[in-house]
Amino acid sequence: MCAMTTINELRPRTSAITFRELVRDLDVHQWVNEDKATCAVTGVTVSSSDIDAGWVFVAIPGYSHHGAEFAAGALEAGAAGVITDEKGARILRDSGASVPIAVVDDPRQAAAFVSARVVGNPDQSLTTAAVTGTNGKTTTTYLVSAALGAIHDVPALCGTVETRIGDMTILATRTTNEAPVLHRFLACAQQQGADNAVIEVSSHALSLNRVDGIVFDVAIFTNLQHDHLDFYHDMEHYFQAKASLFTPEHARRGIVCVDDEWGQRLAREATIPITTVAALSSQQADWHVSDIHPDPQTAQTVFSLTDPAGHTHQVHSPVLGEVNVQNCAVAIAAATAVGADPDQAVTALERAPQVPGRMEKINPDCDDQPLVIVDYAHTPEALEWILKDARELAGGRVVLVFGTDGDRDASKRIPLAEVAARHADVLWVTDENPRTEDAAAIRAELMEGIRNVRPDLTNVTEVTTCRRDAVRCAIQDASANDIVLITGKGAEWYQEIDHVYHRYNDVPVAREVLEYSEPRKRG
Ligand SMILES: CC(=O)N[C@H]1[C@@H](OP(=O)(O)OP(=O)(O)OC[C@H]2O[C@@H](n3ccc(=O)[nH]c3=O)[C@H](O)[C@@H]2O)O[C@H](CO)[C@@H](O)[C@@H]1O[C@H](C)C(=O)N[C@@H](C)C(=O)N[C@H](CCC(=O)O)C(=O)O
Ligand SMILES: Nc1ncnc2c1ncn2[C@@H]1O[C@H](COP(=O)(O)OP(=O)(O)OP(=O)(O)O)[C@@H](O)[C@H]1O
Repeated sequence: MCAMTTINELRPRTSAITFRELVRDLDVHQWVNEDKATCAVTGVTVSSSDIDAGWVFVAIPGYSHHGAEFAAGALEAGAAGVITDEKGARILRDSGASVPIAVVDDPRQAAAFVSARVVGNPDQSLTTAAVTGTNGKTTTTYLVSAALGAIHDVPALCGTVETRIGDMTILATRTTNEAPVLHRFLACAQQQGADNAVIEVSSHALSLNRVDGIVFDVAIFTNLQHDHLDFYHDMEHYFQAKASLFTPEHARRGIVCVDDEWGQRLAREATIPITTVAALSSQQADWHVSDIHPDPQTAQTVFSLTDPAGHTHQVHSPVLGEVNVQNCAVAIAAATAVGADPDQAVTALERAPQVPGRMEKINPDCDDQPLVIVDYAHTPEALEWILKDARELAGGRVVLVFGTDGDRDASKRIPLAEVAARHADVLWVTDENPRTEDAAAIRAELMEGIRNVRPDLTNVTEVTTCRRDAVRCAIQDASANDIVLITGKGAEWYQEIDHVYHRYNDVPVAREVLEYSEPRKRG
């Protein structure tokens, strides 16, 4: 298992079932080659490039292609049968396929249910949690996993950064994988002895049936903000996608943060039992947070959390920053909802390992260097939150290394730069993933935003060489009581330039610069 590079490569042990048994509960309204439906099946996929002999290929009508166009490749690789819709069946019939073909109305949905069945519905023997929301999904996934340590020994999780089963980790490429891949992950988790699985669930996953066939023990909602409107067109459709997780088909109970109006609405409209959490607002809720403050001694955010029984717990957040109070509070409530004692959930959460690239302190115990933090903030709102948090903790200046992505929402560039100029003392402007855009032109837009707030560009440097240089200059220029924030890339392991993924990660770069920097006095 250790040599695996993607989650697609996970292969749980399965017992063969017949194709007919596999599709037993589907509404199959037409068959092709039904006499072959007794063939043995050991897996399911929706992708011709991720298939083993003996698996069933589900040919999905996609946004750009029909999966049936790729069936020839799947059959060549040994596909035992195909599930598709009428259009797919026509394409396959024309190609003279001789395997059994079951025709259904909605192959995406069918894919999820047969994927669960072929691996024996592993979700039923694990404690499962799903985390959704615009911001905080990844962080909360790690925090729920940690809080479940109060009742479980072996965790599994799956999200934007990585897939983990016990000590095994695989870098992720997506937030929520296709249904067959997710069910294989759950089966491997079960077979490797995991007690629970926490899964990050994107709105796309909900809309495209990727988590169908799993009834999560608990579903968690963090917040809803403007995002993904290219896919949903308006906030109402985006909200409805998220809300679909909070129905009996997908979850037994929900934990909903009611800090924003969408959470309040979700708590009212959900069709499963809901426990509410108010973290950064004074909304009425079952769990509520008070007295949030930074502890400069430990560079931690500390807060009080009152549970539904009225007991108040002191929590030292393992992830710095006010927004993470929201993430911690819902995580503790979620662990409690599936059986943990609240005190033990708090203790377990406080021991959470560092969440990769989320307010990650590179040198937490260092007195003679600036504290260096890597964070994934890449929106103006997220950047403003973390700059304010840094301000509360910094004995000296707040130093920021930042850039912004190419080929992505360019309308945020000026506001992002304005926030940076307003809330940081020293700015180092660099590149993120320019992709196919001209990196200098992206920086020029950021400089324009900075100039709107700081026309004289005091303490602003545009680094025209590379991101590594920006990180080096920022750390070497800072005093021991400054805080250096490096934002935008978080745990990303690459820098994408003109279709080429160059291996790059802010964390080891910052660590190396610190290692070779002279100790310095507090300024
Ligand atoms: C917009 C969107 O989500 N698209 C998804 C959609 O693609 P599609 O309908 O266009 O598929 P298609 O390319 O037309 O192909 C149709 C079928 O042929 C199959 N195929 C295709 C090519 C081939 O060689 N062989 C083959 O079998 C495909 O696997 C697919 O089943 O259905 C495919 C199969 O179900 C998904 O893989 C694909 O996700 C793509 C990869 C994607 O990048 N999605 C992003 C937007 C996404 O889901 N992101 C969220 C995170 C969002 C966030 O930031 O929060 C995520 O969960 O990762
Ligand atoms: N609860 C929250 N509310 C607002 N912002 C948050 C919250 N939690 C984290 N953030 C900010 O958003 C950034 C991304 O956090 P995280 O990766 O946990 O969220 P996500 O929902 O997984 O994001 P993405 O979908 O972009 O991967 C963090 O680095 C932080 O700056």
